[in-house]
Amino acid sequence: AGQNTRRLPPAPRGLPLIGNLHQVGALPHRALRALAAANGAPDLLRLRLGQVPALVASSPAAAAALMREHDSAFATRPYFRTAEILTYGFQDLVFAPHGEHWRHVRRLCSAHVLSAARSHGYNGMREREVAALAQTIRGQASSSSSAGVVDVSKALYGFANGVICRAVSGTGRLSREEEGRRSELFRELIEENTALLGGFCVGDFFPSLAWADALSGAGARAWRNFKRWDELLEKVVQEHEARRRGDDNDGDEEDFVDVLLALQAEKQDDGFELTRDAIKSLLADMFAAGTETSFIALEWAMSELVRNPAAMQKLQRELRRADALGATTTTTPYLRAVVKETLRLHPPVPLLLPRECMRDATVLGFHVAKGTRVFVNAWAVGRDPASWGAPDEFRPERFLAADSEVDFRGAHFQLVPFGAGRRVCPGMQFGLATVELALASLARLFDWEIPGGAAPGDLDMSDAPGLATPRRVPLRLVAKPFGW
Ligand code: HEM
Repeated sequence: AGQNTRRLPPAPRGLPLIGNLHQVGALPHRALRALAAANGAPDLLRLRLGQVPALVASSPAAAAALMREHDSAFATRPYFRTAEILTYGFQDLVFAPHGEHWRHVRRLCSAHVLSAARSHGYNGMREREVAALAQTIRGQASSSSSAGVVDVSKALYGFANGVICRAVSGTGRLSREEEGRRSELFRELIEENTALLGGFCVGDFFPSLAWADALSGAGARAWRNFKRWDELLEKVVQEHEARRRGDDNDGDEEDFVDVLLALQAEKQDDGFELTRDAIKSLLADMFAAGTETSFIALEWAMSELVRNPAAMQKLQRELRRADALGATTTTTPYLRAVVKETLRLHPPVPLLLPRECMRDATVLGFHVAKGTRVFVNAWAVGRDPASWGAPDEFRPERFLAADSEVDFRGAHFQLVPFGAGRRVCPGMQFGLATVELALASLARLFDWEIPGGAAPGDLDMSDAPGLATPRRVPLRLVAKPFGW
């Protein structure tokens, strides 16, 4: 068949020049689901974002087609200008002849680092951070200036950031004070990264107008932030090198930097050299990918539990009973179900990370051209009415039913908060362990209420705009220590 007879996915009519950009809105996951429904495109919707052809998958079938059947054709990421600067230019290599090779190595490295993380467990570190979180909450709950109201969002962000800082760069030999300063700096840099990556960059949608970003200052801002990252990461790597040389690292948990330096010391049989920039780029990745996501999952889990007191009480009973029996396990069936249900309703990265079509493909009978930017609407998929009963309701019990084996490890495409296939999140286990441990402590150690005696159903549940979607308004709750 010729070019003209190929069947293309349905597409809404766009405007000259900008195409459908104006229809994506501040909350793209919501706008895109509505747009798909309005255009008779339950599976695949075609868009034009400025000069960039795009495709949106909104159903489990479409998610499976892209991330299982055609995974290898959709395994690359599009080029973003700010991302290139923030990743030490390594994004650029994707387009160079050895791009495929570098991507492979990058995946191997993240897999290596994170599987080391799994075997080392990091549970001691996590438990210390959770204890600090509980301490923060107790302090705020008993402070008269806050009238017992705790800024839960802030406390959870600090916790998630602390866990990643410890896992990436270890506790080292820094004083508690220095450590606090460093965490604060990391936090500032991550926030700036998120703003830059989530922000609108003209050149990302109008490649021929990339010069406009130089005028708007986005490029310069990214460079400034990159330099600060580089300084900090360089210092962290140097500290680790000194420690490796000095042989005085007994008793320290191995962190991501140690794993990468060990990997660098091994001769790679494929001749690839893990350069210093590559190490720093991988570390920056871990920070960017690991902090926000775990924080957002925790924030929504607490929100849903407070909004659904029966679920909270069930969880508390289960955890407190296990605690009273002296159980040492860190997770329980209902806790796991609560986390799954939270990620179904509130995938922290609702459109996953964009992919790019590497070669022409026929997906669900539709032609998709090479170069198309692809979004999987995990948020719409998780609320698909054909797959889920009462799709908008928080019902962790649905995962406890004997016939429900649905899981998010990449085999059930109605639940894809971590993506699937070659690009699945390598930090899934790490993130889940962090979220479960913190949630278990918060539910076990405290009883929670909405300030001012508001009804649970009145809790504002709107999400903030951006690539990742935390709550729009911070979660502020009254915390009462249990059993005190
Ligand atoms: C609840 C927590 C988390 C969620 C919901 C989450 C979600 C995601 C998603 C949706 C993607 C894109 C997948 C795709 O395009 O198909 C991703 C990629 C990634 N995540 Fe996570 N993530 C979480 C925690 C973490 C943690 C803790 C780390 C590291 C410490 C991490 C490291 C990464 C990396 C390195 C990638 C890029 C993989 C690639 O491009 O090949 N994530 N994550």
